[in-house]
Amino acid sequence: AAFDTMFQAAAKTLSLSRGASFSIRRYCFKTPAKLRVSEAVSGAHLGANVKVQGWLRSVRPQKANLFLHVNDGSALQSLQVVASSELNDPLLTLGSAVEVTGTLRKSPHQKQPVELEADQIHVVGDCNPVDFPFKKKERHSLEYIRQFPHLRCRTNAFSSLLRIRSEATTAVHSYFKENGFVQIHTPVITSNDCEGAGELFRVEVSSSDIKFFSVPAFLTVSGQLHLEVMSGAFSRVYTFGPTFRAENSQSRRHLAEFYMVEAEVSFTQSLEDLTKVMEDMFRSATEHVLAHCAADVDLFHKHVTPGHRVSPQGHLLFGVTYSEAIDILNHSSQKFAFPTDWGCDLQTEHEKYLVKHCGNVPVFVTDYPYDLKPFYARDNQDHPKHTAAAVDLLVPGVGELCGGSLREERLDLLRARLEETGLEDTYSWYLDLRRFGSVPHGGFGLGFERFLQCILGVDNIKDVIAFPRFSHSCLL
Ligand SMILES: NC(=O)C[C@H](N)C(=O)O
Repeated sequence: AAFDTMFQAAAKTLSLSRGASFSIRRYCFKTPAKLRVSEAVSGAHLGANVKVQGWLRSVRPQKANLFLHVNDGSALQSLQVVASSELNDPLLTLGSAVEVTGTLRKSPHQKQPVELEADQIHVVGDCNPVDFPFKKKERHSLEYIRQFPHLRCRTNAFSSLLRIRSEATTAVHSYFKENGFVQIHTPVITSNDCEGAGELFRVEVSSSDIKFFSVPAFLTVSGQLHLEVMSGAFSRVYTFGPTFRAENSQSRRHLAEFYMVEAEVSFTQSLEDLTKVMEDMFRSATEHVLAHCAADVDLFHKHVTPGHRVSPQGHLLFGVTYSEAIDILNHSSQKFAFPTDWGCDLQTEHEKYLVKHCGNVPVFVTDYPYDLKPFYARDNQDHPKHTAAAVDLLVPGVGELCGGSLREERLDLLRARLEETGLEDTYSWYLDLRRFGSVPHGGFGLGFERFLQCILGVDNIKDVIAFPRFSHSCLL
């Protein structure tokens, strides 16, 4: 209290004399340092008097002692708390929020070398164990915890997944930063539909008679066209944000709202310039995640039966042209539900077969029929099989992970194609890009959730996103 009075007085004087605001920091002797669980378990604070806050992952009374595990999401590990049974409280149950003060000590247990010897345990928020959907010592399946989108982050498996996802986000940004890309925030609301990229959600004001934008507006299905604008000034750009497709599908691979990583590169010489970026990014992000999240990845794999996990090491990415792919399909003994004639779009069953055929590794399929691709895809001008410089990256277990193309940079060819489809007026601004300093360029989009599915071997896309949105489901 005496110190306090002194500080108050000093602060007052200083702020008056300097005319500046002054904040007082109270120094109290013996105030325990507040630590995150990750710091506490690191071993760097042995002997320190600390305070840790979190949620109980286990409660185990044993003879004269009480053992608790506190987790605050900062790490996979929980901090073991050892207390005398006098500190036990009926409100200390699985899931309750607590604040524990005590001293960090070396623990005799190899598995958790640090434990907190508690002086005080305060229940911040109790948790009724009867209603709480997760039970002691039970390993709940991903399907089970999916029913509780507001609570599943409290489980080991899903909190690991979300930490991995967060690190994978960092990995993607790091890759682009290290390779000289500028990040662009492409708009979420847009008037373009990126021609055939997917079914659109329309944006309207809820009092329906107001036409807010005067033109039809949609949630973005792809930031590609906006990135193309920017690649004409920055050469290498990317965007990484929410993307929306109104696919009426409940499949394991589709979401109505997903995150897409899109990049656009100027001054390309061939499709290989693009596949190189796709491959580099894929490898670098995968390596980064496996290096930084090893413990979380291991834990997560106790909960999924890794089907087709992709490891970045020693993998050759296979490359086949669309025409070669069609040959492979036509020579297979497997019966497909969809046709495999040249000119047909590749369906999931075809993609899966191709990946298997190439030895269960990621496969690039290039040079698709020109007529299958949107107006912006670059014409290979090859005859008689007319193809476009477009590419898909197919991966084990997931199928299409990434799609891209060289863009038609030649004004006359692009204009002719837009005229054919009656889109010349809509895309007059896009034609301008070819009139004012046009350069060969190309880009791609990678589905971030599919990337996570692929590197973690997760079967259902709903298990790699915090709040999945899909047809007939928009919980929370
Ligand atoms: N940026 C891209 O190339 C992605 C492409 N527009 C797609 O939606 O698949």
